[in-house]
Amino acid sequence: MSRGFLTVYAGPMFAGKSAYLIEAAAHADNVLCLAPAFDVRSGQRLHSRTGVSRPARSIEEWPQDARDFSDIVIDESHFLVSPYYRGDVVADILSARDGGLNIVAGGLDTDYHQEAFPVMTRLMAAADRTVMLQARCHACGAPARWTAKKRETGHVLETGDADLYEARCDAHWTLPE
Ligand SMILES: Nc1ncnc2c1ncn2[C@@H]1O[C@H](COP(=O)(O)OP(=O)(O)O)[C@@H](O)[C@H]1O
Ligand SMILES: Cc1cn([C@H]2C[C@H](O)[C@@H](COP(=O)(O)O)O2)c(=O)[nH]c1=O
Repeated sequence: MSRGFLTVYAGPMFAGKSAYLIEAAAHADNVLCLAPAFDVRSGQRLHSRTGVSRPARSIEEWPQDARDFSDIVIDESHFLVSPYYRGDVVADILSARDGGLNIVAGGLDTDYHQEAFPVMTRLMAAADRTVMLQARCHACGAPARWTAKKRETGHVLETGDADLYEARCDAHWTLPE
């Protein structure tokens, strides 16, 4: 069996990562979509703010039946870390790719402190193709590569939408008050 292909979509919130993942899933023949169990809001679906969505399996570990599929699409990969994920998802993904699966993974490259999510850094380094996306700054509309948090809650991993987070450009990114 030939090696598969790993594509990573990374960037801040609101950048269109989920939209690209759902489009990739729509073009695959035999696809399994995965979403971290940590994100209980997702309700076993991949969701994009563009309005499109797709059923997904909620996971806390690599699926045992992954080899029954030709393609795997994973959203919110930055959530796939201990204690919310058992094992090393990067190793699991690379092993699956070496076994012939095509994998498309999305996630935030950085948190609201502008610090890297290590799992995404490792995935991007190992990817056959990395697509860095940008949003529009909620303050000025310029290209935005950062996510800002509106108020400090003390949690680096915390689900939320525009109620808690905004996309921000270099000039308008700030730490929460
Ligand atoms: N600040 C913003 N910048 C860009 N798109 C935005 C913004 N706020 C809302 N959107 C909408 O969100 C869509 C992308 O949403 P989504 O696929 O959920 O992105 P991501 O998965 O990267 O968070 C855009 O196509 C646009 O319709
Ligand atoms: C910046 C940042 C975000 N999160 C959370 C918030 C959302 O639930 C997801 C990102 O979703 P999206 O599809 O990319 O819009 O991640 C977080 O936990 N920590 C952060 O620093």
